[in-house]
Amino acid sequence: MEETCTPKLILASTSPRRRELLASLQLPFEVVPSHADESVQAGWSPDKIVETLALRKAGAVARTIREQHDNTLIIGSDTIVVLNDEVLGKPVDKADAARMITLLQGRTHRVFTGVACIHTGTGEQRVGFRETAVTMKPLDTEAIAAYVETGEPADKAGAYAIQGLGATLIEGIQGCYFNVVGLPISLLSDMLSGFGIRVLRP
Ligand SMILES: Cc1cn([C@H]2C[C@H](O)[C@@H](COP(=O)(O)OP(=O)(O)OP(=O)(O)O)O2)c(=O)[nH]c1=O
Repeated sequence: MEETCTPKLILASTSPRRRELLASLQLPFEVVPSHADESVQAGWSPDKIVETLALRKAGAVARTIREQHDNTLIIGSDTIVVLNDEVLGKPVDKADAARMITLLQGRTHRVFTGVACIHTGTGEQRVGFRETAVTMKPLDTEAIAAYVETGEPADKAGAYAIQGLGATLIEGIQGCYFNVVGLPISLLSDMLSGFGIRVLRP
């Protein structure tokens, strides 16, 4: 019987953006924050980094709830910004945020988000990533300082939020917008359908 039931969904995340994006699929879900180790090895490619961390985040929650929930799908995700070969995570402080925006201004960088789904009952896991190219306008130091002072960069990879005031810094993007915000919902909906969860039902 268990196999035929639609799995319950858990988002393994502390990110309010991810919660909002998952809610846009109009499926019921719960949120369980994941406290996974986010260290990576030197030399890993951006896609390897985001896929590995997405799996770790989902895996950490799967281990804690497996005994209570045997038909549950855990979703984990990780986003990084990559300029040439430099990986930019979240800034540690305002000076670091200003350093990141100074690097990104006037250039095109890539945003990678990995998504992982783990089924607690079968142990089946799927993982994938999307990549979006983002071009930032040229910015002077005053504009950068003013943006950093808004506080918006604090918890964002690359120190900007395309969904917020950071939109004013962006010239254009190529690829999935939702990938930049932290959860590529088109990729996720394809992954969910592999587990029998259909977003659009006939
Ligand atoms: C580039 C960019 C990133 N971000 C966010 C998405 C992610 O929340 C964050 C990258 O950090 P992550 O480590 O991917 O995620 P997180 O720590 O916020 O949440 P989780 O608990 O799921 O690990 O940057 C934006 O909100 N807007 C943007 O434009």
